[in-house]
Amino acid sequence: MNKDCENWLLTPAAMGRVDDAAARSGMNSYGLMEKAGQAVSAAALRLFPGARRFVVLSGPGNNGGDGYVTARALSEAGAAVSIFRLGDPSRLKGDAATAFAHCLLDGDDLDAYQPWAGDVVVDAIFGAGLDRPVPDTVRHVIERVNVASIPVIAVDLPSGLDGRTGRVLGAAFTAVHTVTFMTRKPAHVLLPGRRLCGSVEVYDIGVPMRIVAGEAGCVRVNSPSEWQYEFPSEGLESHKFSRGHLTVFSGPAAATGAARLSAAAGLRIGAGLVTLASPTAALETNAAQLTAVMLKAIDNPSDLAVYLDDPRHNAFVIGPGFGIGERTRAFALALKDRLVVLDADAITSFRDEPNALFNAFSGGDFRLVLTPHEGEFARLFPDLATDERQSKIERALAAAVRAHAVIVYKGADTVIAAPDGRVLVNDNAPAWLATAGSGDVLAGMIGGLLAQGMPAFEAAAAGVFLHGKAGTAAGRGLTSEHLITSIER
Ligand SMILES: NC(=O)C1=CN([C@@H]2O[C@H](COP(=O)(O)OP(=O)(O)OC[C@H]3O[C@@H](n4cnc5c(N)ncnc54)[C@H](O)[C@@H]3O)[C@@H](O)[C@H]2O)[C@@H](O)CC1
Ligand SMILES: Nc1ncnc2c1ncn2[C@@H]1O[C@H](COP(=O)(O)OP(=O)(O)O)[C@@H](O)[C@H]1O
Ligand SMILES: [K+]
Repeated sequence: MNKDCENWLLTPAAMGRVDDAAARSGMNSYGLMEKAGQAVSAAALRLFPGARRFVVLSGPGNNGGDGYVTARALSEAGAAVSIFRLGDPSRLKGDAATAFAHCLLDGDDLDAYQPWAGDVVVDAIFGAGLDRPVPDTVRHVIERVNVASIPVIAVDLPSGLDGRTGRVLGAAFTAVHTVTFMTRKPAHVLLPGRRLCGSVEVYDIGVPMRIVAGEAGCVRVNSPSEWQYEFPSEGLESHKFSRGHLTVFSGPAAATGAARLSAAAGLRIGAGLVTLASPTAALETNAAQLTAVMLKAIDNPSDLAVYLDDPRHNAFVIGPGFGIGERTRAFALALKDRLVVLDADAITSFRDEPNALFNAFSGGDFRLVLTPHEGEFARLFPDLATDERQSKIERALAAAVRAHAVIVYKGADTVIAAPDGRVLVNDNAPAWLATAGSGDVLAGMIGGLLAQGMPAFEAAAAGVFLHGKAGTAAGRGLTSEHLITSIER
């Protein structure tokens, strides 16, 4: 994959504009299709050298055109190939018509395809141009291929997948491998799309990078190159105060564990000092289980006001195990001039008056990071959560703008969005992070990075990435305690 565009995510519409601009620039657009088909053929031969037959399913647009090139290339390589078509091939247009004309193999209607053992399907029915639920003929062939457990290689996208949202339109193939062109699309990383794509290969078919860059926008896959230039590094002259002071609020005596997980994670990611601010009634419980993390009694807003008189207390995590209600709202609003990660109960506390929160943190640099999972997102942004037309990327971005905050919209496909339009989609989190307390660890990691002076968007992105990396290092069966000790900066 070309290094420049390794992390870029282009919507199908943007990629369509790239295609048009490439053609207008005088490039031979059929040459691009030829390279695309050759790449798919090479992948098929590499992955399935023992296939008894490659079955190319070709659709009515350019994705189908890629299919005809693939079929010709596979046949020229000596493989057995059958073609099944959706639509009348005499109605193909442009490059797809050229690809069809160059492919001298006979074909049959899609309906006629009956899977045989040893088949490998090359799915070139629909790609970027799918704009409505797949027709019944396609749904039935998907069902037959699934029942027969025939492996599928998808061209650009598994047919049935909406490239912009990652959602299934009616039915979709489940591919073992997907070959896409120039950059990944949102559906390759958003669920359920990511699961349906299998491994994803991005092939450079030769569109000039300046043309792709012109449409690239600010939506990318999360990786260290997106934030490492802001990552805190300790030098010879660092001391603990120069590495920031994170404060995490503990819940009542029966609910202290979540905050301790956040605090320990904040320390592990490098904050110089971490204080657990605890109700007096929970001091003993917390003291019995803390060592490097410090402890401070804070019971009410006036205690907090005194604590905030010290400007070195620069970053805060509030929410894990803290309780829902008026006291939580008062504490959160009192932090409006500091760097804050607002998680769990603190998010839920604002379900009836989200604007009170959003207004408090408006103006100035982004200093609020909200870390909702799906349920919490729906409490703060009910209209966005139920808007089926929008992708998770679009919803996170709209939420960030509305809240004047960096949004970490969690899940297996966590999306990080800033009000200025930057969006990162995370794809390195293992499924075993779905365990009690792992979100508390994430909140503490982001808080620890904020304390060290990392800007909010980069801190959130680095926290999410390193959380996924720690989860992978910890391995299956991780507990949140183990996750913390697996954090590597
Ligand atoms: N730079 C690139 O990205 C390149 C893209 N190419 C290919 O071009 C594809 C995009 O081509 P197109 O824009 O022609 O789109 P597609 O080939 O994905 O499909 C478009 C056709 O399908 C029809 N259609 C859409 N949804 C339907 C539904 N539910 N039921 C029935 N018919 C439906 C449309 O009316 C149109 O005729 C990409 O996915 C890729 O495979 C390649 O040819 C090489 C260059
Ligand atoms: N299936 C999954 N694959 C990868 N990461 C996941 C998965 N499920 C949850 N996670 C991650 O684990 C964390 C869980 O956070 P959260 O739901 O707040 O849990 P808790 O409240 O128990 O701390 C989030 O960072 C989320 O992105
Ligand atoms: K396809």
